[in-house]
Amino acid sequence: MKVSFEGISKKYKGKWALKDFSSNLEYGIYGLLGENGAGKTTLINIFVGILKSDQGRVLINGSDVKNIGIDFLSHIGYLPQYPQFYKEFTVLEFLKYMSVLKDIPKEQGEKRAKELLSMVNLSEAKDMKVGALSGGMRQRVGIAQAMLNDPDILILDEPTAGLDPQERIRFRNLITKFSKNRIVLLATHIVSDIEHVANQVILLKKGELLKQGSPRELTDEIKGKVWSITVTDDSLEEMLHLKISSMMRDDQGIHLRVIADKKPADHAVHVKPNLEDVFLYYSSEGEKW
Ligand SMILES: Nc1ncnc2c1ncn2[C@@H]1O[C@H](COP(=O)(O)OP(=O)(O)OP(=O)(O)O)[C@@H](O)[C@H]1O
Repeated sequence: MKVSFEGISKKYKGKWALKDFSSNLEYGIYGLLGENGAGKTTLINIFVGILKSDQGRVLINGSDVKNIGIDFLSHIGYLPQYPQFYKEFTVLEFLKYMSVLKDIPKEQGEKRAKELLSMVNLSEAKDMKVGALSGGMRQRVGIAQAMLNDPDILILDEPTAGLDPQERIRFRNLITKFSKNRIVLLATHIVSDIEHVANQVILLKKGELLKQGSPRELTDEIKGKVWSITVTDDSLEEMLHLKISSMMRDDQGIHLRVIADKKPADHAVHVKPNLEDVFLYYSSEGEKW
């Protein structure tokens, strides 16, 4: 399975939401990372056919999705950023209903719905009305419905919104298992959602592809640019002009994690970059993000 985005562009009222975006996706988890307004949802909406691009095309195994037609939908699972639910349905009824819409045979749909409810830790809520669920529970119903048809390509727009830390971990494990021989495209601005699971990270900035690579490749690119500095309360003020990715106080002083091309202070020492540093490094380059 191969998905190719070829020169996708989209403008809203004269402003680029996506500009000449090209990328290839093969098997694995792809983290689509960008700050608010970077164009993640626009790209996904073009991919799933909700939105038309002004230019460019999306190919699956070399065929333009426009020519694949309805069959395309049987290959994809999709969780929108703001999923809408039928609130009067119970959780199980909703999933069964979605199975019918996805043309899944009745018995198979029910079996799969129950399996997925167990995977997203909602078996006990199966008879609850969707309208009575918490935000995080509803999000998990959305994740389950996206996986009902066992899609080759799973597209998730901000899937962890509202999930508590335990459910985030469960979710990451779920998609890692699911991603074998499939493509998972996961849009987020939360770095920790993808740092340990994404095979590839696609960094989007103001509608343009900034970088694509494995988390290791991206962190290697900023090796030597992340520093640790320990300061006192009195000297903190003079460090605040720096790009600080974290700050922690203990009885030794205040430990700053700083992103800088050059050594920011005499006593600064290198630390190993992580993906959040990468995100901040590019966002910190003023004009670049
Ligand atoms: N219907 C619309 N009309 C006008 N501008 C739009 C519309 N939809 C999106 N935009 C603009 O396009 C750009 C990209 O938006 P998009 O929603 O794709 O970003 P995003 O990366 O998904 O952001 P977020 O993380 O906040 O969801 C933004 O500048 C946004 O304001």
